[in-house]
Amino acid sequence: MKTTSTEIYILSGFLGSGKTTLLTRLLAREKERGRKAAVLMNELGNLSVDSRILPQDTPLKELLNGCICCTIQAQLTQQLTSLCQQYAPDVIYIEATGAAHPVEVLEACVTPLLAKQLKTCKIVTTVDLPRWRDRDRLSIRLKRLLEEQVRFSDFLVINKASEVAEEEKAALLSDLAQCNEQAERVVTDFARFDLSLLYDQTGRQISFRQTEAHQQAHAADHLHVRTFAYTWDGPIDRAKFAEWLRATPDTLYRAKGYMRFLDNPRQTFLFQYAYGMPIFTEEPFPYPFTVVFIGEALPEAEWKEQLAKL
Ligand SMILES: Nc1nc2c(ncn2[C@@H]2O[C@H](COP(=O)(O)OP(=O)(O)OP(=O)(O)O)[C@@H](O)[C@H]2O)c(=O)[nH]1
Repeated sequence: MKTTSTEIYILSGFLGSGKTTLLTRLLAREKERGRKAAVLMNELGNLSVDSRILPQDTPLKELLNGCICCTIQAQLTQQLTSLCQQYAPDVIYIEATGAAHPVEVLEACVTPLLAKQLKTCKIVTTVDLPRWRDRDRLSIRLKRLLEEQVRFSDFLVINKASEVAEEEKAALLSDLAQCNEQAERVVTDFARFDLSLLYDQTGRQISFRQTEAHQQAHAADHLHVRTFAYTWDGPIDRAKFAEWLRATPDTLYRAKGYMRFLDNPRQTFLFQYAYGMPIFTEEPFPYPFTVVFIGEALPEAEWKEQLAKL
């Protein structure tokens, strides 16, 4: 195993808050700096959309179909160790699912197997500012998770800032500062900020707040976030889908996947949906038309029937 040190950055933040957007920028910067970066991704559901968005040459390990929690912490540690052994990276970015507690991820990094070679381990949290404003609409458990993702962060990327009215912003920012006075904070859109700020700060030593971390690790236990995937055989009606999406409840937190529409049947689209905002981007690869839905108490059977009729 490599003897020089590796930095770890845990990208935490609620579903759809901008972790992958930030990660893409960070990887581009690492390339410029000539550092070797590796990525460990954990997605809810068995379809990894985010990993396809990353540069092809990035050493990558994925943990699909589960949230980082007690049951897969051991796998995460194993994947981290194996990334270090195989690639000896200067830096590892861990993108946790938006339903993960950052401390649980941190715990998985605090392993004797890696202790000697880890230089720093920092939690970077992306905050979806409109979602933060409206967090009372979430279930109690998810609201608490959102607050703990902020509270346990070393660096807060306050994202989607333009989506919030200027007059509301000051109060929200002060709210965030109160929730975590120590973290560095940047206010931005699409994670466009001076990335050197992230590395300039002294990172958390690996044992930092470990005891506290341990006590908090189960705070997000028994979240009811569930996921299901739906695959269409072919193109569907765009307007009907938009209408269907508009009628979905607030408890659909996130959806992503690939789709085609009858009005342009040869073009595959990457579909992203976070907090009421659908985004479609043209996708050059004809991936299967599968979309993953993530939320609480989603009526899976009923929705599958409706989706089949679009
Ligand atoms: N309007 C707006 N959209 C954004 C911003 N940042 C990211 N997005 C969009 O929000 C969606 C979710 O962004 P991602 O970066 O995939 O979020 P994520 O946190 O990785 O999502 P999960 O991994 O599913 O939890 C994408 O469609 C992004 O393009 C922003 O600052 N403003």
